[in-house]
Amino acid sequence: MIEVKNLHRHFGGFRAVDGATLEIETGSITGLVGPNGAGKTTLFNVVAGVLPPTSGQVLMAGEDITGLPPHVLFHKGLLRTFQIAHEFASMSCRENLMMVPGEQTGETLWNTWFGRKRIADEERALRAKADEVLEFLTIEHLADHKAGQVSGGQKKLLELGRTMMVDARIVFLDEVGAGVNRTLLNTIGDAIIRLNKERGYTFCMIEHDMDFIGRLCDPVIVMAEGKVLSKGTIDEIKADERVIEAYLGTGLKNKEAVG
Ligand SMILES: Nc1ncnc2c1ncn2[C@@H]1O[C@H](COP(=O)(O)OP(=O)(O)OP(=O)(O)O)[C@@H](O)[C@H]1O
Repeated sequence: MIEVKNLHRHFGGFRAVDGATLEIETGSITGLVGPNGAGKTTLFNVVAGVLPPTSGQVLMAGEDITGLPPHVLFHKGLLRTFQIAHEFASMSCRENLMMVPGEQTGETLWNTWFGRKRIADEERALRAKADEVLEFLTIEHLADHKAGQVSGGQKKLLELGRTMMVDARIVFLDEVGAGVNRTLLNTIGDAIIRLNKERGYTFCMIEHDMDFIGRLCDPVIVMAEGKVLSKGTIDEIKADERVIEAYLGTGLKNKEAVG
């Protein structure tokens, strides 16, 4: 379980995260929603070690992980997906997966000279693992395509795939559904559900698409103005007056009206 306790992250005098307290249960797919500027991404960045907090605490299975850098959290199994970096765009999808840092022998000069056979074995295993991940995500046909040339939705799948190359326990997803067509969105949703059910991944995901959230997430946490406003099932939060009020003008009420 991840526990966020009275977390603050200020930018100058501005309180982007202003005393947020929440829990992400192990084994859940927890949704994080809220109007624009509510502080969701900032909270993610603090939990994932990308930004230091102003104050407050983050615990993982009872261990204080506040402010630990991303690579340390990575080895504890806490990951957030990142867009495929520009410099990896010209590598193939398979190579992008194989690049995810692990305990590769080939990384030191000593091993380069003296462990050729071991490196070859590891490379084969890594390649097999990457192919297995591509197959799981139903994009095995893209193995040799350049990562920079696949569609936006396929890139999102690849980002998800990178978390499968290591032993992820909890994965933070920031708007995996943004700008993705319905068919691919369903594929991404299926992959998330299968990773959760079959491989025990815990997810916490920021998402604006309420249908997508409703299909995947329980519970859903609502943030507004840097704080947690409400938590419940999708139906509970949709019926919560405080949530409707926070979204007024752009949010749930309008979405319900049109959709
Ligand atoms: N580095 C920064 N410096 C100054 N202000 C920032 C910085 N990062 C975020 N903010 C401000 O903090 C507030 C919260 O932003 P954040 O991106 O966390 O919200 P969000 O809930 O993820 O919004 P959205 O749904 O629009 O992505 C915003 O008003 C934003 O302008």
